[in-house]
Amino acid sequence: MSELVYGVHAVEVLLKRNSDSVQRLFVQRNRHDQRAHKLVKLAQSKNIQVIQKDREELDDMTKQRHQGVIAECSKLKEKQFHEKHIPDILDALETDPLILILDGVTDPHNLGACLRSADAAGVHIVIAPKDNAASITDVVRKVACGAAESVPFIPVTNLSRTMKQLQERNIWIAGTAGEAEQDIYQANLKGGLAIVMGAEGDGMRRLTRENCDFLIKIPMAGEVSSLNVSVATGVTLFEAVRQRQK
Ligand SMILES: C[S@@+](CC[C@H](N)C(=O)[O-])C[C@H]1O[C@@H](n2cnc3c(N)ncnc32)[C@H](O)[C@@H]1O
Repeated sequence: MSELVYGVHAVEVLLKRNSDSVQRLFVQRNRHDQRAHKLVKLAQSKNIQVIQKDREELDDMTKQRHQGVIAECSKLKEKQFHEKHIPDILDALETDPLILILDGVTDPHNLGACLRSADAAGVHIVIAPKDNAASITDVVRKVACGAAESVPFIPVTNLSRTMKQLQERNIWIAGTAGEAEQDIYQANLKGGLAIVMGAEGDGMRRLTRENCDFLIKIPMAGEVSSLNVSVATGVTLFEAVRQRQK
């Protein structure tokens, strides 16, 4: 069964990093801007069929904002990863692992935004529970702007077990919670690290929280008690990146 990836940026990343999965590229007829032209050239260089369609025909293919480009693909990269691949991915790394764990993020826009930030921060794996959490959909791909294809996203059946397996590999697990005592600027976020983000409503589940090695918070100066999970993900990841560069 084929799937659609749409939007200029998401399609460009797909063509660059995962072109084997692209079967056809649909572009809006009479779209003469540079970026669309670049995508057509890129697709043609990889022998991917390019089909011109009217705007209305593209609108019929997806209700999402496609920006005049839709790629039809099979077998996207995130589908190739399974939890049994986690050790192989970690073994292949030449730097300390940086992992993002999303404990029950359910909103596809939040998942897409977390993946986008994870890609930008150089996260090696994003892990999420298989059940009661958002998975990769067309909306997630669009919001992630290509990161759904670039960062391995691995749903796991038993998150506690996976966390223990990471700890056995000397990866520290930092849970995030607004009421943590230590803030992200005081905490040591260097070395092998997995950062856990909680669900939109309830935060981390009790067992997940208990399995963390330590908890960290982003200091909040105003009246609001918490940040959106994708914003908190970006802030925390980039503090870890900053510390690792020192
Ligand atoms: C909207 S918040 C959940 C709020 C929830 N009522 C709670 O008590 O955790 C979703 C997630 O974003 C992260 N988050 C939001 N604000 C944060 C903060 N100030 N410090 C650390 N993490 C935060 C945490 O991972 C949290 O579980």
